[in-house]
Amino acid sequence: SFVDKNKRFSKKDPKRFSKIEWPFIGSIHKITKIPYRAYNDAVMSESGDGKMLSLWLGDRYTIVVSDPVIINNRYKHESSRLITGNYNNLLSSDFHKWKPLRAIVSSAFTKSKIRSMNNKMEDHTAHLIESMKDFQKSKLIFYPEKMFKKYTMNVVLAIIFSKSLEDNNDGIINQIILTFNNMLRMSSQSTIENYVKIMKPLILRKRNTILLQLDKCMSYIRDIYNEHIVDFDPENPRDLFDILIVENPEEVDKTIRVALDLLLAGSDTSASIMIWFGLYMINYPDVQEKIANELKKLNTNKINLMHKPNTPYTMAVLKEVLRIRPITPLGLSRTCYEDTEICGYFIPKRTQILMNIFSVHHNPKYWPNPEEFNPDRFMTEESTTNYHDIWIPFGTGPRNCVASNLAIDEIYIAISNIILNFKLTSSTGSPADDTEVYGTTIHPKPYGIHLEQRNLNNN
Ligand code: HEM
Repeated sequence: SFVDKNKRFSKKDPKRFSKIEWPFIGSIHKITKIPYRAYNDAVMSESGDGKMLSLWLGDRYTIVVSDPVIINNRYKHESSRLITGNYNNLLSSDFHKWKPLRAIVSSAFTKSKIRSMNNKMEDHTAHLIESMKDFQKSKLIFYPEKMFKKYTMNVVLAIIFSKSLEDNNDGIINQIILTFNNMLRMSSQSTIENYVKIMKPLILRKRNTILLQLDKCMSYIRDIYNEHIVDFDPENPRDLFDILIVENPEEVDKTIRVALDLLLAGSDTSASIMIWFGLYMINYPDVQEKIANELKKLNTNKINLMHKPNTPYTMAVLKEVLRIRPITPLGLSRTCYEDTEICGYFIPKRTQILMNIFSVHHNPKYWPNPEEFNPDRFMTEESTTNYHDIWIPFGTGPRNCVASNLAIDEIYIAISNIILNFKLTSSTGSPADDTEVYGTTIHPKPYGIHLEQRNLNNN
């Protein structure tokens, strides 16, 4: 025991908490009533590196990580460096740049501030329902992708800088969508050039095209920035851009890149969940009718976010869609900035860490019959308290999705109004294929919906 506990695992073992580990007890005798302070003192001492400590708690070899840099960094590759102007953004910046930015953006996404943005969401939902009603008159097959993407893009544009796709006179928004698609393709986890060094020149080949497209998007957002500072009132921010300008007045480039981050991360993701929702509605008509009945009881012809607490089944269905098809199944890759050991596994520095959200959501230990679409699993009393660690569609920890509340709200308000107004059935008469197509996010194969307007007179 003495020999085992005092040998080194590698040259890069973390600093030891004690000079000598005793047989059987290790360093337990040195642990005070406030162990975290003892660890902190040791790691911050002159011989410590401020990051990690090792010790034996009895027979358990233990690593204490004290530096969030180790776990909160994103994995970097050449494509993301090019796209983000040397990681000068929120999505991929390093801890020290990321932390203050994240604080600003998180404060902008707090529930109270989002509440003031609810009107924008409700307006765009009303617009979506009207467009679907117009479309329904044509009796054509409804392919949801285009309208749902337009809706989520409009919500994000409104919330970030009070714009909408209707302002799209010069096609710049289409340019942004095209650039985003190219950026996502270029930085995807399955792009070989990002991982095989000798393939790096292939990135340089695509570099000029993408930088040119990116330049156009940046200059569009810079124009909006310039418009914003002319008539902006720091006491009454109109949108997220105003909040960023107040908090970050010196850093124009960074503000513009954060706006780009939010556009990139915020439109396709929510739209994909709405598309999956539509698919499960046509495949599970009983579930759809149960939602419709719950919504009818509200006695309204327009659902808003105040209705959310009274529609637990609708929320359970949304959670089940996010469980069974988490649209970013491997999250956004993180990286380990130091050699480390977690759960007994040695993890070398610079390892890319992929969080397999899909696998967590399909683990039969936590989710009986995980392949079965069953919203009732979120209707039990324990489901409201027990699912924090195992239901992680928005990632986990401090670097999780900054806009999860906003995303849930915008999806809820759209899907509940859709089911209140329409009965959705499969355009082919058979269930739609629910196997997923993987990019950075997962989508279903295109499927058609037959839209039938529901009778709201009995409301
Ligand atoms: C259903 C919709 C959405 C899902 C499932 C989703 C999921 C995720 C996931 C899994 C991550 C990585 C988290 C991690 O590393 O632990 C992430 C990060 C992020 N998401 Fe979302 N997201 C959604 C909607 C949105 C929206 C609407 C926005 C903005 C308007 C947004 C902005 C971001 C940003 C900026 C990050 C990076 C956060 C950081 O690095 O600090 N997301 N999202």
